[in-house]
Amino acid sequence: MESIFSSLLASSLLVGLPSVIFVFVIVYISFGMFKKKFSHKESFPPIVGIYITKCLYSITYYWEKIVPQLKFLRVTHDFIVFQCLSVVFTLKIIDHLNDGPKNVNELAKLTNSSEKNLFRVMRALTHEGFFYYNEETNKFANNNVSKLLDSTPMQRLSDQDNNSSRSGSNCSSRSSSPISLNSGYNKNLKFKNNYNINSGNGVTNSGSCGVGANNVNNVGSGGSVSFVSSVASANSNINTFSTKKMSPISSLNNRSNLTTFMESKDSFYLDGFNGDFHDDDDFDDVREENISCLLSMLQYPAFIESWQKLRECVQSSVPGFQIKHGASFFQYIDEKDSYLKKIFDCSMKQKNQLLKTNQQISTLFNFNDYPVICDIGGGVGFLGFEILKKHPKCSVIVLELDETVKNGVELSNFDKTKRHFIESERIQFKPGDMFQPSSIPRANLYVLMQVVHDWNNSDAIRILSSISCVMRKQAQFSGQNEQKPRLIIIDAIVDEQVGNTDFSSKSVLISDIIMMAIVGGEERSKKQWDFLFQESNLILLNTFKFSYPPFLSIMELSI
Ligand SMILES: C[S@@+](CC[C@H](N)C(=O)[O-])C[C@H]1O[C@@H](n2cnc3c(N)ncnc32)[C@H](O)[C@@H]1O
Repeated sequence: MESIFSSLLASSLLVGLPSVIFVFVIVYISFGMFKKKFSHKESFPPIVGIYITKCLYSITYYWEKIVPQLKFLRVTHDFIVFQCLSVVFTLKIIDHLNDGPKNVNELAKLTNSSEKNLFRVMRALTHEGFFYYNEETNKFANNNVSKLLDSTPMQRLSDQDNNSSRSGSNCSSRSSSPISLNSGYNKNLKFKNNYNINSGNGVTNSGSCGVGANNVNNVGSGGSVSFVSSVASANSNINTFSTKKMSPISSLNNRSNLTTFMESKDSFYLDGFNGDFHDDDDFDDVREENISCLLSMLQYPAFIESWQKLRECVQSSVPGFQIKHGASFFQYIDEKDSYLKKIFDCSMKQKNQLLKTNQQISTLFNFNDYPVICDIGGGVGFLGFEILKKHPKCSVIVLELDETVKNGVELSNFDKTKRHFIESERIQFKPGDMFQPSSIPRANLYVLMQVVHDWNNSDAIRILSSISCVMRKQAQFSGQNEQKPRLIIIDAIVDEQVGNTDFSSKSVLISDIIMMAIVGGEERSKKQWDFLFQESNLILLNTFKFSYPPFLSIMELSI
């Protein structure tokens, strides 16, 4: 016994002692190095903090080398964080919080904002480390980072400038201060349509099939809409980005009607935009992680311009895109900008490839039990084709807007397997409006992949109710042994904890801001999903969580 004990002691000393000495020497040397480096400064920076930051930076750097698309995601992420930051700065949130912690209700009153949208911006920034949030008091407070944005010095400059203008000094040639901190919301903003400003929860629904009877034009926007011809003008700025025509695109020149728009807009293409519109038999041979369409979409003029309206969006609850362009995003791209629509459709495909959604969906959910699957808002059939490849007994109907149906068919023609699926009618692209039960075809399984997050509560309930209504009708007429139709929703479930610093939560909150600014939708928590299901007469049966990204889930529903 004694000998065991002494040999254990000896071996732990042999291994443990040198490790402790090694760590001590490293810390000692580093301490010396940093001391030397920063000894000329008054305050000595906290070594451990610097070390940790450096380590994290190196991990990020090498991780992004292994998974290069993460670099792009980070840049996009930062772009949106920056937009949020400029909103809270313009609304002087930091100055208001200097008087003490406040809940979102107080902040919304002080800044004439929508409580819900302001909360979403503050939540995203809190996750990014810009504010504190106290879960018990539900109050936001400044932290060391947000305090850096205290606008007092700017205010002084502004006051000085105004005074000198009034007193007729040399600077009076400027009619107003260059630093505008005006947070006043233009109440005269008029919308030519009947957009439903209420993005809150106040929707009750009978669940009858009449719910979605409105025309799609009324969804998000409607009536006469005058479109801003900004795309054309802003395109000229973008031309400077353009370097050369990519071969896959120029090789399209003898192809159908894709050619015309490609030719007229090819100056827009960035180097590397060789994603979807490919001339080879199999257009999927492009690197799976290609994100050129995503980048093109995010820097597309109509898209970028919407971010300039983020403050108005936070104050009015109307999406920035709608404020800028007078039409909802989907209406605009379907009716007014077929090029943006193509980029969007391609981006959706690239987004799914990036997140490897297909592989996970087919392992998490058994499609074999459902002979006819209807993918509602299924884009260019990305998920549909994948289901067909893995499940030979299934057939798929993709219900989509007119333009996407055209894109889906046209793009599928470039790929042998996909062409075969279309010719053998195992997949059909059906134009239709998911808000109208009459558009929704009969199927055993309905799929809504990243569709519901595009819509505010009232529209989301209309979509879900119209599907649940069709499911109900189908169940009435089906035989006793026949399985009841099901619905699966593939979307994010947001963690309700505001102060969470988990990286994956951050990206879903950034996506939430994109939804708010562009389409007027939102990423939802479990509670918010439950509310939608209840209002649409749907019962949640199962939830399957993705391993990556962990915020995505498949929610299986029945009537
Ligand atoms: C965010 S995309 C999702 C595409 C695909 N499900 C995916 O995850 O890649 C939303 C889709 O809904 C479609 N959509 C929008 N309004 C629609 C409507 N009223 N009826 C049918 N589809 C619609 C859009 O064309 C778009 O392709």
